[in-house]
Amino acid sequence: MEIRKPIPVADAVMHIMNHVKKLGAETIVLEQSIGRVLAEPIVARHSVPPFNRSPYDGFAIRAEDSKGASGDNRLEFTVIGEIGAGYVGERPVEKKEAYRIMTGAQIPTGADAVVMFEQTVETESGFTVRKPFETGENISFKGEDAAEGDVLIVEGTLIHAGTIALLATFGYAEVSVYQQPVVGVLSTGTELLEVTDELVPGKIRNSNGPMVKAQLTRAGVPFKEYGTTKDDLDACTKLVERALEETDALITTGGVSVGDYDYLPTIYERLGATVLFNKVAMRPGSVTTVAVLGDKFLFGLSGNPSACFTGFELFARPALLAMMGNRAPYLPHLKAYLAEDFTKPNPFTRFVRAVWKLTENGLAAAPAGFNKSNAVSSIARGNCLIVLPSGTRGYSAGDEVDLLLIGSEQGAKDWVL
Ligand SMILES: Nc1nc2c(c(=O)[nH]1)N[C@H]1C(S)=C(S)[C@@H](COP(=O)(O)OP(=O)(O)OC[C@H]3O[C@@H](n4cnc5c(N)ncnc54)[C@H](O)[C@@H]3O)O[C@H]1N2
Ligand code: MOO
Ligand SMILES: [Mg+2]
Repeated sequence: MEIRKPIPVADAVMHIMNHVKKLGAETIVLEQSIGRVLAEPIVARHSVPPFNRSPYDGFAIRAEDSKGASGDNRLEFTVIGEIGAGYVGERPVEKKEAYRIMTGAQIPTGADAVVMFEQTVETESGFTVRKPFETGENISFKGEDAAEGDVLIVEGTLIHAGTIALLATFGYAEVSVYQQPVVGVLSTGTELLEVTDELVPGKIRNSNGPMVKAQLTRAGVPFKEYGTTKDDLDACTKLVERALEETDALITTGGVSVGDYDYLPTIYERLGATVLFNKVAMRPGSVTTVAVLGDKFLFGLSGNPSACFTGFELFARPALLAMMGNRAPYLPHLKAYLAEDFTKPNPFTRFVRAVWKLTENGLAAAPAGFNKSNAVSSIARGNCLIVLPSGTRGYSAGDEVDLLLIGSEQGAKDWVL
């Protein structure tokens, strides 16, 4: 039997990332751009705000007219009209005059300060103030948010709800984004039943397929469904061949270890694919195998649910995001303290499904229960991975550990572990 040589997790990640080819750009309508990656920077096409405007409901005045105002010396202004948001003043504000003005409305010519309603007492022809106002007081200035020509968001950034607001602000009805890879998902295993099937002896329901598809969806990557296949070498080879013709990457689950029915290694050989690695010094997911055929990726994720989940997040996700041009394809990395002892030795780097929580002592992380490679409950409970480096043991509550966040829309530019 072949003895596989485990490589460090960081090396495995780098082997994959070195093979990534960024896809081309395409132009799509703004409404469909959520979750895509900008193939152009967002440049301020005009100033924001585009004009000086009022941040309050109140009165637009000339600051100099309020000079000397006090509780004992209230100064009066005459209101010459009203400006609601969307309107402009008809004429300049002259001495001791004011426009009634609403939040968001353009400051009329001549005026250079805004008095909030709450700071006034109404009179028959206007209002009085009891304090002087400075030039520029309560004015939201043209360009204070963004100046025309500024590069506000760089190319390679994920478009999220806030990005959509910025694009809309500048009239980007269409936006240039990177194309998305099409990713096939195939679950292998003679033991696999459909979600709708009743359990029968020896069989289990396919949970990896639905999980991986959900992980892809969460990462903003479309998938093509190849269902499940029995552990049959010829049938499985044909399916993988077809899937590779139709996709940019194929994610398989199961069949990558050294068992009699673990056929993926043979299939890679038959296809003439180059195996980048077939053993990683990590747990779970040590058997994760990644191969390439031309520009196409074959992610051979483990059949064990926790290993499959982890393999996707660590290896498939950054590769697919980088194909989509995302400059921050890695899971965000934080430091936290362990909420409980973790005494097991870690011969390989261990990724513990865990739950993070902010406490008065800072960010805490606790293992999310039954944490073996074949665990499914802890992936449901967890919202992060605690990373315990290989060669360590005997962690105590309070020890500082590395944490990788799961499900975060924002990513990290570098792999830091
Ligand atoms: N002699 C050795 N045996 C094993 C080794 C080893 O190094 N030497 N590695 C172990 C490790 S670690 C893992 S992880 C597993 C990996 O196995 P495979 O990736 O080949 O996956 P399978 O054998 O197909 O299945 C493993 C396990 O997962 C269940 N499974 C498979 N697919 C699904 C699915 N879609 N949904 C839910 N559960 C699934 C399957 O029933 C098995 O229980 O190998 C160890 N063995
Ligand atoms: O590859 Mo297995 O998940 O290490 O436990
Ligand atoms: Mg196996």
